[in-house]
Amino acid sequence: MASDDDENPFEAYRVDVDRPLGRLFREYGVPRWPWLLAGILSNFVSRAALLVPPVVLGTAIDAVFREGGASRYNLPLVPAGMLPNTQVEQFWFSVWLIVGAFVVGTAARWVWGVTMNTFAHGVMHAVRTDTYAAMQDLDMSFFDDKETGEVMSILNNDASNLETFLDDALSEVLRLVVMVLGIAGILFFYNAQLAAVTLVFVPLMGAFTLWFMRKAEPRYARVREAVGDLNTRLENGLAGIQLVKTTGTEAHETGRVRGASRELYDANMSILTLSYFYRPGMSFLAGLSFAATFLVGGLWIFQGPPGPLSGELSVGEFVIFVFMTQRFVQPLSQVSNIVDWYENAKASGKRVFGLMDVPPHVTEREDAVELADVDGHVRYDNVTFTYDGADEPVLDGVSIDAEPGETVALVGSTGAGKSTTLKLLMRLYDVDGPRPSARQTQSDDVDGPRPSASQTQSDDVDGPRPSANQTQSDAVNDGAVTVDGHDVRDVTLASLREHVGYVGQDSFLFDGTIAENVRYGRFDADRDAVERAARLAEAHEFIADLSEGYDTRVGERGVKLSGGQRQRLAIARVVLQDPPILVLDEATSDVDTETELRIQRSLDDLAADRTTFAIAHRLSTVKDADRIVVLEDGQVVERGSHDDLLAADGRYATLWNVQTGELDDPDDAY
Ligand SMILES: Nc1ncnc2c1ncn2[C@@H]1O[C@H](COP(=O)(O)OP(=O)(O)OP(=O)(O)O)[C@@H](O)[C@H]1O
Repeated sequence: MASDDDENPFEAYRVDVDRPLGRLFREYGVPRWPWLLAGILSNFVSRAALLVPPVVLGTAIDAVFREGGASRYNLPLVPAGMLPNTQVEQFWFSVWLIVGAFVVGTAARWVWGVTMNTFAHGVMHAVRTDTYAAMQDLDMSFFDDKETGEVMSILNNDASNLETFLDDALSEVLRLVVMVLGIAGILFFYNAQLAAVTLVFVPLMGAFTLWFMRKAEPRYARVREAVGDLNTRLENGLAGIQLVKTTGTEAHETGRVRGASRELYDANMSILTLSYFYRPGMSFLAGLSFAATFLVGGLWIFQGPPGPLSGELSVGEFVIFVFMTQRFVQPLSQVSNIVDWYENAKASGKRVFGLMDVPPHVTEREDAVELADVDGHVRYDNVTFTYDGADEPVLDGVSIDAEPGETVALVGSTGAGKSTTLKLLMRLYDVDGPRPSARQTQSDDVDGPRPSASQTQSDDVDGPRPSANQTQSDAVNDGAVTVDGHDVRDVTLASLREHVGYVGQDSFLFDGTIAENVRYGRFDADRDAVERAARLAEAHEFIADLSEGYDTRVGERGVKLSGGQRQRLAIARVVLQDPPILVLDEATSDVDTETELRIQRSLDDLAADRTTFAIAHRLSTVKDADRIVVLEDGQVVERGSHDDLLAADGRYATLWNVQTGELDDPDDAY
């Protein structure tokens, strides 16, 4: 089954969303109340205007078109003193009333369209924007769970369901209320007994509708889930199209989409199966109401009041009943559509607010300070970190101290935790353990002098640290990453990330021009600055060779460029950012050896006066780092300079010997 609630990280928040449509009105409708009020009033007027002609016609039949009937000219809501007395006057009065009703109705219809559309689209604009902003604040762990298709479906399909509800359903509900109440009032005004016959079916229709809503509600939720799952599947298939093609798994993927689509089909059919009873059932009841009115009213005219009924019914009143019942039947048959829109919107509202309600864990504290004038002293103090849902920590008591301007290389086998370590610096995730108060974090600065770099890392300089345990004894704080003594959880996210430049393994580019991508984040940089950055990143040459140079579009995710070209643009972007701290996560993994050497040269220049963390599998690119930290299974197993680590003949020496070809099999080292 496509919907698996246990795996859906939004589900927990979704079920807690109480009365989503009420919340939609409270939070987004109330601030736009003038539009809503004008919409409701104009809708009311335009619908009420439609009731005027049949009433006038029925009255005219009894009064104007019948000899001696002038005294019967009697209209609801119009004071008797205002009514004309002669039949000619009454005729013209009727004509003007009908024309006036059409003119007013048309004008009100126009106002209603403008105001309700402005209201509905204004609300949806705000909801979409807020949902997107909330989505951006979600923790990385949400995106790790590959919920992008689900999020897209919330932003697109669910938002447009709410729009339909506000635009169409609201108008229909108003129409229903005006018509049912207005018509019921008019019918009772003319003949309460016949009105009772006409309206006796309304409670039946109401009960039938309640039955349908109760049955349909869970099925609508299932449809919304299935739409989300199908979108996720489609999005995944498109994003991975290259893998699909190269592995020849088109049939497999089509099968998976078929499965998700089938679930949507089944979910839709489960509602339609109910609708097959509900819609015709409503039409039938509405038809019965009309037939009963016609039958009882007709008999009344022919042979006097049937059965227990009593009193008089004129032909004009009968005409009013026939016309009115028809006008009344039509909105009633729309109830099924309203219910459809309502249930859909309710399910979508839960999904939209469910997303908005997910509390991000990586948040700014209220008294977060701006990180400014950064020297670039970065410390990891006994950091432990566990990914959401994982049993074991991926980092266990990691301590690293990088002095301003130093280059620290992280090496170790794949999965050792190198990238994770650096993600904690940018707060893509937060370290395990309680968040210390701002005062606590700084306590080492306040209570006593912070151990100097030479104290903390003295053994790094002198020789490789023999064990990770010893490293941990140096830790000042428990589980914190600090920049210039500030716990990263105590500073504003924007100021932190502004001071850290990141080039990752996946050099993402937005669809746009080369210049726009280099400028991303430094939007005010001029063309000269962009070009200078590109030159430094060894990217200028290939850009100049492109047909439109810096104005060449890179395609979605930069597909029109090679991996190495994308990586160089990512480096150029960081050059332009000019941050005091650099994070290079295999920044040159996608380029050939010659380009790598050239980029390495420019990265070395870039890193010269900045604190730099570099992850590289090719150890030759990091052997000149000020210090090299070797991670294995989430723990620091060695640290020191290249020469120290070689001399220590430990893990690093083995990796180095394998890479330089001195050792064929890493297992030989043990
Ligand atoms: N988003 C994630 N959610 C859960 N586990 C993750 C996530 N990212 C990484 N891991 C796990 O954490 C461990 C460390 O991953 P990390 O990417 O930090 O290693 P690495 O040393 O950078 O590896 P590589 O050299 O291959 O890039 C791995 O076991 C990985 O499976």
